[in-house]
Amino acid sequence: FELIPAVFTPFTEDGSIDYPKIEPYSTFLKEQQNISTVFISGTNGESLSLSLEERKRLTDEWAQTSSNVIVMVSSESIVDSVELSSYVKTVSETNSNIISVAAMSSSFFKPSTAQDLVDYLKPMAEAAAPLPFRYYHIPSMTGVSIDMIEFQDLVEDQIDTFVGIKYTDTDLFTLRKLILNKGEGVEHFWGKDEILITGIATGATSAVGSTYNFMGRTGYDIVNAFLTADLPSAQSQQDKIVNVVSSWGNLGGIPAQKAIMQMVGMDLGRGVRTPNRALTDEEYDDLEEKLKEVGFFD
Ligand SMILES: CC(=O)N[C@H](C=O)[C@@H](O)[C@H](O)[C@H](O)CO
Ligand SMILES: CC(=O)C(=O)O
Repeated sequence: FELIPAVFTPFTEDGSIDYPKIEPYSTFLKEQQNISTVFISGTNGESLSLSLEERKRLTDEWAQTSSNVIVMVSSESIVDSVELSSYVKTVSETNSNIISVAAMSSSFFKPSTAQDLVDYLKPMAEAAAPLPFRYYHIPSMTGVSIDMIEFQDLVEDQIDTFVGIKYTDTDLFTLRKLILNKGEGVEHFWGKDEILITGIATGATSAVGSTYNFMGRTGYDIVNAFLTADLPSAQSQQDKIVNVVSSWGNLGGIPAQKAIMQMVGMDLGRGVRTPNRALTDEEYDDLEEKLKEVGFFD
């Protein structure tokens, strides 16, 4: 069971991407967080607030510094999404660190049926082929909650490179049915860090999430305790993530977690792209105080 951080995008004071931070960030994940695969350009990477050129350059930078890279390729324009997909495929031809791509649904204009969603994803998967393709289901952000069971049936038939769903939802009954109905080679990645245990129990094979950027070891403590049938320990390790996620309240997950990265010694800057907003000094100090209270730094 692998834990995969969805990496943040570091910005400089002037709001441009701080590319030189990626190498130390990648080293930090490997050495301090026990990580070997990264998911780039996703929700926490603020992908939909980045330009196509920036996402291409991020692909280059991560592929140069990390050994297993999954690139999220979708944006609101299918033209840009396909261009990024084919760019990632081209990079992968000379750099084997790129292992797969993933795509979300569009979220302004939305597909209304499972078949519409497959049709929407197909050009990206084709442009990235033979790279494996994964659907990134995150209805809380996209507002698209198409029936995943029907979708999986259709996509398995129609996209040859389909390898699974990154499932950021709490409906475990559906997840279990997806796992029972899946074809060969298809896997489900779990996306709710604060209830990682339930994802493992239900049959996900990996988890992708934001908190593994700074709680990778805690994540593996949960996995190992659960897999060795030590439920009390799995639960108490899980509570560490519960407490940390609770501590940021409504500050916004991305700015709060960038602040946490700074607190744990991996300074990515506090900047985020508008309409996200960076924490003020006061908010930063309050958050640090709350994290101290729940023993995050112990
Ligand atoms: C909505 C969202 O961003 N979900 C992430 C993964 O998909 C999670 O990793 C969360 O950031 C994490 O579970 C904290 O709530
Ligand atoms: C958590 C996650 O998967 C993302 O930020 O895209």
